[in-house]
Amino acid sequence: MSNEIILVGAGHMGYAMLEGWLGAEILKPEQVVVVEPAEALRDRVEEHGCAAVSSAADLGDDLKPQIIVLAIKPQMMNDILPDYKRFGAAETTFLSVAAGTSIATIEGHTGPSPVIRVMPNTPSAIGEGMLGVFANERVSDETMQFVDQLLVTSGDVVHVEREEQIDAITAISGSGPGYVFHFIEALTEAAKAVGFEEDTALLLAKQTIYGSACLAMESENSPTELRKQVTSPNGTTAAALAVLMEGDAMTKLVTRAVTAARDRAVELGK
Ligand SMILES: NC(=O)c1ccc[n+]([C@@H]2O[C@H](COP(=O)([O-])OP(=O)(O)OC[C@H]3O[C@@H](n4cnc5c(N)ncnc54)[C@H](OP(=O)(O)O)[C@@H]3O)[C@@H](O)[C@H]2O)c1
Ligand code: PRO
Repeated sequence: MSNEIILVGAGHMGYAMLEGWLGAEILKPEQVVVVEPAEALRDRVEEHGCAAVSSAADLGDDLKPQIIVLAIKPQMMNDILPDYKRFGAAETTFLSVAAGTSIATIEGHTGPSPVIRVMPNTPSAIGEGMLGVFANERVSDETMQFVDQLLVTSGDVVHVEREEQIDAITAISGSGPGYVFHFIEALTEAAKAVGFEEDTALLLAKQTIYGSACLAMESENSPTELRKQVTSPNGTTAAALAVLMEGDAMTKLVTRAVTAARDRAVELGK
Protein backbone atom coordinates (compact mmCIF):
# COMPACT_ATOMS: atom_id res chain seq x y z
CA MET A 1 0.00 0.00 0.00
CA SER A 2 1.23 3.49 -0.81
CA ASN A 3 1.18 6.04 1.98
CA GLU A 4 -1.91 7.65 0.51
CA ILE A 5 -3.83 10.03 2.76
CA ILE A 6 -7.27 11.55 2.55
CA LEU A 7 -7.47 14.71 4.65
CA VAL A 8 -11.07 15.55 5.49
CA GLY A 9 -11.25 19.24 6.46
CA ALA A 10 -8.44 21.69 5.67
CA GLY A 11 -9.38 24.34 8.25
CA HIS A 12 -7.09 25.60 11.01
CA MET A 13 -5.95 22.24 12.33
CA GLY A 14 -6.06 20.13 9.19
CA TYR A 15 -4.07 22.70 7.20
CA ALA A 16 -1.55 23.30 10.00
CA MET A 17 -0.71 19.60 10.14
CA LEU A 18 -0.65 19.19 6.35
CA GLU A 19 1.82 22.08 6.01
CA GLY A 20 4.11 20.41 8.56
CA TRP A 21 3.98 17.04 6.81
CA LEU A 22 4.70 18.49 3.37
CA GLY A 23 7.33 20.90 4.68
CA ALA A 24 9.25 18.08 6.35
CA GLU A 25 8.96 16.06 3.12
CA ILE A 26 7.55 13.05 4.98
CA LEU A 27 4.71 13.20 2.48
CA LYS A 28 4.74 14.18 -1.15
CA PRO A 29 1.81 16.35 -2.34
CA GLU A 30 0.67 13.60 -4.72
CA GLN A 31 0.12 11.26 -1.76
CA VAL A 32 -2.58 13.54 -0.31
CA VAL A 33 -6.15 14.16 -1.41
CA VAL A 34 -8.02 16.84 0.51
CA VAL A 35 -11.79 17.05 0.94
CA GLU A 36 -12.81 20.59 1.82
CA PRO A 37 -16.02 22.44 0.87
CA ALA A 38 -14.52 25.95 1.14
CA GLU A 39 -13.03 27.00 -2.21
CA ALA A 40 -10.42 29.35 -0.72
CA LEU A 41 -9.16 26.54 1.52
CA ARG A 42 -9.00 24.12 -1.43
CA ASP A 43 -7.00 26.72 -3.39
CA ARG A 44 -4.50 27.00 -0.55
CA VAL A 45 -3.82 23.23 -0.47
CA GLU A 46 -3.69 23.06 -4.27
CA GLU A 47 -0.91 25.66 -4.14
CA HIS A 48 1.13 22.99 -2.32
CA GLY A 49 0.42 20.56 -5.20
CA CYS A 50 -2.20 18.42 -3.39
CA ALA A 51 -5.42 17.36 -5.10
CA ALA A 52 -8.54 18.83 -3.50
CA VAL A 53 -12.23 18.08 -3.95
CA SER A 54 -15.28 19.68 -2.39
CA SER A 55 -17.01 16.53 -1.16
CA ALA A 56 -16.46 12.83 -0.53
CA ALA A 57 -18.69 12.05 -3.52
CA ASP A 58 -15.91 13.41 -5.77
CA LEU A 59 -13.37 10.89 -4.49
CA GLY A 60 -12.66 8.01 -6.89
CA ASP A 61 -13.67 4.50 -5.83
CA ASP A 62 -10.18 3.27 -6.70
CA LEU A 63 -8.57 5.20 -3.80
CA LYS A 64 -7.04 2.88 -1.21
CA PRO A 65 -5.90 5.28 1.50
CA GLN A 66 -3.59 4.11 4.25
CA ILE A 67 -4.92 6.89 6.48
CA ILE A 68 -8.08 9.00 6.51
CA VAL A 69 -7.44 12.10 8.63
CA LEU A 70 -10.62 13.55 10.15
CA ALA A 71 -10.05 17.27 10.86
CA ILE A 72 -13.69 18.35 10.94
CA LYS A 73 -15.77 19.69 13.83
CA PRO A 74 -16.90 17.04 16.32
CA GLN A 75 -20.52 18.16 15.80
CA MET A 76 -20.23 17.16 12.11
CA MET A 77 -18.78 13.69 12.62
CA ASN A 78 -22.10 11.83 12.53
CA ASP A 79 -23.08 13.51 9.25
CA ILE A 80 -19.73 13.17 7.51
CA LEU A 81 -18.33 9.80 8.66
CA PRO A 82 -20.84 7.62 6.74
CA ASP A 83 -19.35 9.06 3.49
CA TYR A 84 -16.02 7.38 4.28
CA LYS A 85 -17.28 3.90 5.15
CA ARG A 86 -16.67 2.82 1.55
CA PHE A 87 -12.91 3.44 1.95
CA GLY A 88 -12.71 1.52 5.20
CA ALA A 89 -10.61 -1.60 4.67
CA ALA A 90 -8.80 -3.56 7.36
CA GLU A 91 -5.61 -1.71 6.43
CA THR A 92 -7.17 1.79 6.37
CA THR A 93 -6.60 3.74 9.57
CA PHE A 94 -8.88 6.57 10.66
CA LEU A 95 -6.97 9.37 12.41
CA SER A 96 -9.21 11.87 14.17
CA VAL A 97 -8.14 15.17 15.70
CA ALA A 98 -11.66 16.00 16.85
CA ALA A 99 -12.24 16.95 20.48
CA GLY A 100 -14.51 14.52 22.30
CA THR A 101 -15.43 12.16 19.46
CA SER A 102 -14.68 8.67 20.74
CA ILE A 103 -13.26 5.68 18.91
CA ALA A 104 -16.59 3.92 19.58
CA THR A 105 -18.43 6.73 17.74
CA ILE A 106 -16.07 6.47 14.77
CA GLU A 107 -16.33 2.67 14.63
CA GLY A 108 -20.10 3.05 14.93
CA HIS A 109 -19.94 4.46 11.39
CA THR A 110 -16.94 2.70 9.90
CA GLY A 111 -17.28 -0.71 11.49
CA PRO A 112 -14.35 -2.21 13.45
CA SER A 113 -11.34 -0.23 12.21
CA PRO A 114 -7.88 0.87 13.19
CA VAL A 115 -8.45 4.29 14.80
CA ILE A 116 -5.97 6.81 16.18
CA ARG A 117 -7.07 9.83 18.17
CA VAL A 118 -4.64 12.74 18.08
CA MET A 119 -5.08 15.95 20.02
CA PRO A 120 -2.80 18.61 18.49
CA ASN A 121 -2.77 22.36 19.11
CA THR A 122 -2.37 25.39 16.86
CA PRO A 123 1.38 25.93 17.52
CA SER A 124 1.66 22.79 15.34
CA ALA A 125 1.51 25.29 12.46
CA ILE A 126 5.09 26.35 13.30
CA GLY A 127 6.34 22.92 14.44
CA GLU A 128 5.97 23.88 18.12
CA GLY A 129 2.80 21.91 18.87
CA MET A 130 2.01 19.54 21.73
CA LEU A 131 0.21 16.42 20.56
CA GLY A 132 -1.47 13.66 22.56
CA VAL A 133 -2.06 10.26 20.91
CA PHE A 134 -4.18 7.21 21.67
CA ALA A 135 -4.54 4.29 19.26
CA ASN A 136 -6.82 1.28 19.43
CA GLU A 137 -5.40 -2.23 19.28
CA ARG A 138 -6.25 -2.58 15.57
CA VAL A 139 -3.59 -0.05 14.51
CA SER A 140 -0.54 -1.85 13.10
CA ASP A 141 2.97 -1.08 14.36
CA GLU A 142 3.92 -0.08 10.83
CA THR A 143 1.11 2.51 10.59
CA MET A 144 1.76 3.81 14.11
CA GLN A 145 5.43 4.35 13.27
CA PHE A 146 4.50 6.19 10.07
CA VAL A 147 1.96 8.36 11.93
CA ASP A 148 4.51 9.16 14.65
CA GLN A 149 6.90 10.28 11.90
CA LEU A 150 4.19 12.62 10.61
CA LEU A 151 3.23 13.93 14.04
CA VAL A 152 6.73 14.84 15.22
CA THR A 153 6.90 17.35 12.36
CA SER A 154 4.17 19.25 14.27
CA GLY A 155 5.85 19.23 17.69
CA ASP A 156 6.24 17.08 20.79
CA VAL A 157 4.22 13.86 20.94
CA VAL A 158 2.98 12.01 24.01
CA HIS A 159 1.19 8.64 23.83
CA VAL A 160 -1.44 8.02 26.51
CA GLU A 161 -2.61 4.65 27.81
CA ARG A 162 -6.33 5.34 28.19
CA GLU A 163 -8.64 6.99 25.70
CA GLU A 164 -10.25 9.31 28.28
CA GLN A 165 -6.83 10.91 28.81
CA ILE A 166 -7.28 12.51 25.37
CA ASP A 167 -10.11 14.60 26.85
CA ALA A 168 -7.72 15.74 29.61
CA ILE A 169 -5.00 16.54 27.04
CA THR A 170 -7.59 18.50 25.05
CA ALA A 171 -8.23 20.63 28.14
CA ILE A 172 -4.51 21.25 28.83
CA SER A 173 -2.57 21.50 25.58
CA GLY A 174 -5.33 21.36 22.94
CA SER A 175 -7.17 24.39 24.30
CA GLY A 176 -4.13 25.69 26.22
CA PRO A 177 -2.93 28.12 23.53
CA GLY A 178 -6.28 29.88 23.96
CA TYR A 179 -5.52 30.42 27.67
CA VAL A 180 -2.01 31.68 26.93
CA PHE A 181 -3.23 34.05 24.21
CA HIS A 182 -5.79 35.37 26.68
CA PHE A 183 -3.00 35.98 29.19
CA ILE A 184 -1.16 37.92 26.48
CA GLU A 185 -4.34 39.95 25.92
CA ALA A 186 -4.64 40.62 29.65
CA LEU A 187 -0.98 41.62 30.03
CA THR A 188 -1.33 43.91 27.00
CA GLU A 189 -4.37 45.61 28.53
CA ALA A 190 -2.49 45.98 31.81
CA ALA A 191 0.48 47.53 29.95
CA LYS A 192 -1.90 50.04 28.37
CA ALA A 193 -3.40 50.78 31.78
CA VAL A 194 0.05 51.76 33.10
CA GLY A 195 0.65 54.10 30.15
CA PHE A 196 1.93 52.31 27.01
CA GLU A 197 0.61 52.62 23.44
CA GLU A 198 -1.00 49.50 21.92
CA ASP A 199 2.04 48.40 19.84
CA THR A 200 4.53 48.70 22.66
CA ALA A 201 2.09 47.10 25.10
CA LEU A 202 1.66 44.09 22.78
CA LEU A 203 5.40 43.71 22.23
CA LEU A 204 6.09 43.88 25.97
CA ALA A 205 3.46 41.20 26.63
CA LYS A 206 4.36 38.81 23.79
CA GLN A 207 8.14 38.94 24.26
CA THR A 208 7.73 38.44 28.02
CA ILE A 209 5.62 35.29 27.51
CA TYR A 210 7.91 34.03 24.72
CA GLY A 211 11.12 34.61 26.67
CA SER A 212 9.68 33.06 29.83
CA ALA A 213 8.46 29.96 27.93
CA CYS A 214 11.87 29.57 26.25
CA LEU A 215 13.64 29.92 29.61
CA ALA A 216 11.30 27.39 31.24
CA MET A 217 12.08 24.91 28.43
CA GLU A 218 15.85 25.47 28.41
CA SER A 219 16.56 25.86 32.11
CA GLU A 220 17.23 22.94 34.43
CA ASN A 221 15.35 24.84 37.14
CA SER A 222 11.67 24.20 37.83
CA PRO A 223 9.09 26.93 37.12
CA THR A 224 8.85 27.41 40.90
CA GLU A 225 12.60 28.07 41.15
CA LEU A 226 12.50 30.35 38.10
CA ARG A 227 9.63 32.30 39.69
CA LYS A 228 11.63 32.68 42.88
CA GLN A 229 14.60 34.01 40.87
CA VAL A 230 12.39 36.85 39.57
CA THR A 231 10.95 37.63 42.98
CA SER A 232 13.15 39.94 45.05
CA PRO A 233 12.18 40.04 48.72
CA ASN A 234 9.62 42.78 49.22
CA GLY A 235 10.12 43.85 45.59
CA THR A 236 7.83 44.47 42.61
CA THR A 237 7.17 40.83 41.58
CA ALA A 238 6.30 39.97 45.17
CA ALA A 239 3.73 42.77 45.12
CA ALA A 240 2.11 41.38 41.95
CA LEU A 241 2.26 37.73 42.99
CA ALA A 242 0.62 38.62 46.30
CA VAL A 243 -2.40 39.50 44.15
CA LEU A 244 -2.22 36.52 41.74
CA MET A 245 -1.38 33.90 44.37
CA GLU A 246 -3.60 35.07 47.21
CA GLY A 247 -5.61 32.03 48.31
CA ASP A 248 -4.09 30.16 45.34
CA ALA A 249 -6.43 32.28 43.19
CA MET A 250 -4.65 31.74 39.86
CA THR A 251 -4.20 27.96 40.33
CA LYS A 252 -7.82 27.56 41.36
CA LEU A 253 -9.07 29.62 38.42
CA VAL A 254 -6.94 27.70 35.90
CA THR A 255 -8.00 24.37 37.38
CA ARG A 256 -11.66 25.42 37.09
CA ALA A 257 -11.09 26.43 33.47
CA VAL A 258 -9.31 23.17 32.59
CA THR A 259 -12.04 21.12 34.28
CA ALA A 260 -14.69 22.99 32.28
CA ALA A 261 -12.80 22.23 29.05
CA ARG A 262 -12.35 18.55 29.98
CA ASP A 263 -16.07 18.27 30.85
CA ARG A 264 -17.02 19.89 27.55
CA ALA A 265 -14.85 17.37 25.67
CA VAL A 266 -16.70 14.55 27.45
CA GLU A 267 -20.03 16.20 26.58
CA LEU A 268 -19.04 16.58 22.90
CA GLY A 269 -18.37 12.85 22.85
CA LYS A 270 -21.97 12.00 23.80
N1 LIG B 1 -8.36 24.69 16.30
C1 LIG B 1 -7.74 24.07 17.30
O1 LIG B 1 -7.02 24.67 18.11
C2 LIG B 1 -7.86 22.57 17.45
C3 LIG B 1 -6.94 21.89 18.28
C4 LIG B 1 -7.06 20.52 18.41
C5 LIG B 1 -8.06 19.84 17.76
N2 LIG B 1 -8.95 20.52 17.01
C6 LIG B 1 -10.01 19.78 16.34
O2 LIG B 1 -9.80 19.91 14.95
C7 LIG B 1 -11.05 19.81 14.29
C8 LIG B 1 -11.16 20.95 13.29
O3 LIG B 1 -11.11 22.16 14.00
P1 LIG B 1 -10.62 23.50 13.30
O4 LIG B 1 -10.37 24.48 14.36
O5 LIG B 1 -9.55 23.19 12.30
O6 LIG B 1 -12.00 23.88 12.54
P2 LIG B 1 -12.18 24.56 11.13
O7 LIG B 1 -11.11 25.57 10.90
O8 LIG B 1 -13.59 24.98 11.06
O9 LIG B 1 -11.92 23.36 10.10
C9 LIG B 1 -12.87 22.40 9.76
C10 LIG B 1 -12.96 22.39 8.25
O10 LIG B 1 -13.80 21.31 7.85
C11 LIG B 1 -14.53 21.77 6.73
N3 LIG B 1 -15.69 20.93 6.44
C12 LIG B 1 -17.01 21.14 6.70
N4 LIG B 1 -17.75 20.14 6.19
C13 LIG B 1 -16.90 19.29 5.58
C14 LIG B 1 -17.07 18.08 4.85
N5 LIG B 1 -18.27 17.54 4.66
N6 LIG B 1 -15.97 17.47 4.36
C15 LIG B 1 -14.75 18.00 4.55
N7 LIG B 1 -14.53 19.14 5.23
C16 LIG B 1 -15.58 19.78 5.74
C17 LIG B 1 -14.91 23.18 7.12
O11 LIG B 1 -15.32 23.91 5.99
P3 LIG B 1 -16.41 25.10 6.20
O12 LIG B 1 -15.76 26.10 7.08
O13 LIG B 1 -16.68 25.56 4.82
O14 LIG B 1 -17.61 24.45 6.87
C18 LIG B 1 -13.60 23.68 7.70
O15 LIG B 1 -12.74 24.23 6.72
C19 LIG B 1 -12.15 19.86 15.35
O16 LIG B 1 -12.66 18.58 15.52
C20 LIG B 1 -11.40 20.29 16.61
O17 LIG B 1 -11.95 19.70 17.77
C21 LIG B 1 -8.87 21.88 16.81
N1 PRO C 1 -9.88 23.75 19.89
C1 PRO C 1 -10.98 22.81 19.94
C2 PRO C 1 -12.11 23.34 20.77
O1 PRO C 1 -12.05 24.45 21.26
C3 PRO C 1 -10.40 21.57 20.54
C4 PRO C 1 -9.16 21.99 21.26
C5 PRO C 1 -8.81 23.36 20.78
O2 PRO C 1 -13.12 22.65 20.96
